[in-house]
Amino acid sequence: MSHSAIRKFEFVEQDRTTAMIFLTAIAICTMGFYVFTKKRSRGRVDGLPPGSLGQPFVGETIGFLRAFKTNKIDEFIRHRVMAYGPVFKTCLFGQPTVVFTGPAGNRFWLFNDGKLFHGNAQGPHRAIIGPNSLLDKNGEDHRRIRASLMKSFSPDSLKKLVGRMDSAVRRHLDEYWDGRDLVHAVPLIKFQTFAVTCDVLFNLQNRKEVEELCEHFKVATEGIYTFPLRLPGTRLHRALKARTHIDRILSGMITRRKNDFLAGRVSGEEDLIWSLLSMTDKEDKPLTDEAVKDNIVLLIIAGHETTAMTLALMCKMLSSNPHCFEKIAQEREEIVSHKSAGEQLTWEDIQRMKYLWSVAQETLRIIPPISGIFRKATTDINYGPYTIPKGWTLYWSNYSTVYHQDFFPAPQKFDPSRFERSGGIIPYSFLPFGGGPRMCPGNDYAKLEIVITMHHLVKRYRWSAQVGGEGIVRNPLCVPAMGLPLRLTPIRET
Ligand code: HEM
Repeated sequence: MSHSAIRKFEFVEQDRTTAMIFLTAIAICTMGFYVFTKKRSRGRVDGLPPGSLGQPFVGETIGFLRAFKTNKIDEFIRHRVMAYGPVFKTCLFGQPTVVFTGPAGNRFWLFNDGKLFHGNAQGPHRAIIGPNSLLDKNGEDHRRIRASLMKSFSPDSLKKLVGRMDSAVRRHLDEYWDGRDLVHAVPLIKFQTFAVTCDVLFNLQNRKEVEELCEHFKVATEGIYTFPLRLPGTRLHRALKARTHIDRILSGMITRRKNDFLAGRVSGEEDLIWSLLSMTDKEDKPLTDEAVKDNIVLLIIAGHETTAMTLALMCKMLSSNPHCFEKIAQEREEIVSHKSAGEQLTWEDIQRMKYLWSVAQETLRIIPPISGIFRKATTDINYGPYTIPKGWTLYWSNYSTVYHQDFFPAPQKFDPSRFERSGGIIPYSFLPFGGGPRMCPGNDYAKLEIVITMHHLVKRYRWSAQVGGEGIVRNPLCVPAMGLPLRLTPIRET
């Protein structure tokens, strides 16, 4: 899947009634699919990848969810890879599923996405993000919207954003971090990536509007990660209400932009809202306002939490690896030694932040924000000696490869230097942003935000984690279980 596929797992925090309904639904679905699978696989059993479809009623869903919630997906996959090999079958959420791991599986996935299998948007995320977003499109429709969006993420566009992002990050730190001894890094960084995205990508700076929007997005996002029950009082119900508030605010923004344009007040190439408003569909008609809103919602949801979690986990890693902190500080000194006090960062400065980016990459390896992606086979698929039947679910697992000794020696060790050695990374073994036609379009933007934020954090503070060995939970992205309380010591520059 996209960011969304993992989101359906988050039923566990629902109340007991919801959980019971969910389990019953899984049981019915699984029974149906079990019968279907048995029927389909009769006479072709040998052609299926090895593996177990698990229990008749639940498949292997419970074990998968347990592993997911406790951030042990790696173990869940590794045990099966050891037993069956890098490509194996299982049954998840009532669907017979084939799991792909390892560089060869990754390569196959990237080259065949959109050809042999495609995105399979469904469930709460479809209701909340909306049916018109990039996530819900396949083939030509997907390609068109994506090509337009990519203009805003091209190197030329990103170069223009550096100064603006630099200022937005500094403002946020001045306002929310400076003067405090103790911070909970997770909520602060989440709000930062939200506000910076609104400012830099959508030109939205009105603080009241941003805070209101952030609150509605929080509720909406919680609904994506839950069981698809729309009854009053459920998370999904609250999330859909939040989405109507989001729509009201976005409609206001869109109307203002159109009026500005008619009055000749903007060039028409200002930000992502403009890219979306000037996009056309395959009949050459402009996107509807509904489609513009769905895509803005997708970009904000897909972009801000993934980046925030990477930053928060980097803070955690740096507090337990002070030598890495020191190396970043040295690299920073070198970069700022050519600049006057307070001067904005430039695109060239970003390219010099090599060690800082290695630390970010190692963090993305140790804890990939997106642990796996679901798709649906659109045809019978031949993979080596196996045939995967049309209609089966495919799951690409990111974790098992990045924790495999053969591809990443001493995989449990936090060692950014592995990204500095030339030839240190085996092709197709490290894909935190996915690949192929659905590769994350925001990857370079995320890099920009990560290195700029960390550059300023390292300049201003030293920090130490207040909870020794704070665990990581998936919620559904990986997050320090207690919000990462950090003790800050400001750095006085001489
Ligand atoms: C550390 C940060 C991030 C990580 C690790 C990440 C990871 C990913 C991955 C693995 C995918 C592929 C999903 C698939 O194949 O279905 C993806 C898709 C996507 N990401 Fe990101 N992402 C990050 C940041 C961002 C940012 C900053 C934005 C936008 C501002 C963004 C927007 C999107 C969108 C729109 C898609 C869907 C693309 C499509 O379906 O064509 N992401 N991301």
